[in-house]
Amino acid sequence: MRYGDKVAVDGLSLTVERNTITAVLGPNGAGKTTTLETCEGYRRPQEGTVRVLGLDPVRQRRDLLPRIGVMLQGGGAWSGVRAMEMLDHVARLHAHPLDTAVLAERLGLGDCGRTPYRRLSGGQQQRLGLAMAIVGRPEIVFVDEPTAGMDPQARRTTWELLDELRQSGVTVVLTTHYLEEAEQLADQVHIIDRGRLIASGTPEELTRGSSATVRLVVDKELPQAAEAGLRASIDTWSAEHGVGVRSISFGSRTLEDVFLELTGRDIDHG
Ligand SMILES: Nc1ncnc2c1ncn2[C@@H]1O[C@H](COP(=O)(O)OP(=O)(O)OP(=O)(O)O)[C@@H](O)[C@H]1O
Repeated sequence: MRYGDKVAVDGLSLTVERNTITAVLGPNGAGKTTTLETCEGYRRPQEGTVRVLGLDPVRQRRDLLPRIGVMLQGGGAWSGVRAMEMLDHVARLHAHPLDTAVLAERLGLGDCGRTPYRRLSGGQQQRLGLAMAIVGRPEIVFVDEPTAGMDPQARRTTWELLDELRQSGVTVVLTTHYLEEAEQLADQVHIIDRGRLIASGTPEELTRGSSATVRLVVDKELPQAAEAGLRASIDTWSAEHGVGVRSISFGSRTLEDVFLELTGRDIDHG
């Protein structure tokens, strides 16, 4: 996918299994939104092929649209419309929508149903966007940065909801630049950077390495002398067992470490 001379998505090839959550992970500008918009039929790729549920998202858009749900990054609601009006409107466009009152309550939108869209907080707008994406009982839902701007509580609720969707047979494709989100939620993670796919796998596969990390948690702050003693004990133990200790680290290998290793950059400071 190119915008003028700018290559936004470059030879990206990936497949999504049904009934799974797939995370497309990458820093700002990596090409995540462009990838989703291509799957949703909003953009026609200059090269390559895209199939969603076996259909061409541009040429067979009419057949595809009723079967997919889309949560756009920009919200997708009119600024003056009340939250529940918007959700009810979208529900009426579908043949067998979910109960909007139940869905709104589940997403914590019960108290702001009469609030105009532009007056909703960022997190509420996100949750309304998610409700609009799933109200039509889609087979596959594309969600762009579903928890951007949400507080931790709302983020957790959204993760639970996405997990429930998967359990009920919905396929979820989400973009995120939150490593924790991909790690917690996704069955498959595709890491993209500068429009290219740089790694794919389950969170476990991606964080598994040739080295092991031993994490030691102690119940009080260590005085400096104790730390030196601990290091000396580890040296003795490692010499006895023929194990080379590369570093002593306080934490497990995360997707953040993987991203750093692959790109040499921090995901939040791309
Ligand atoms: N309409 C457009 N015109 C020109 N360039 C664009 C357009 N949309 C995106 N781009 C560029 O294409 C690249 C990929 O953008 P894209 O929005 O797909 O990335 P992203 O990974 O979704 O980023 P973010 O996390 O910030 O949403 C970026 O360099 C961006 O500046």
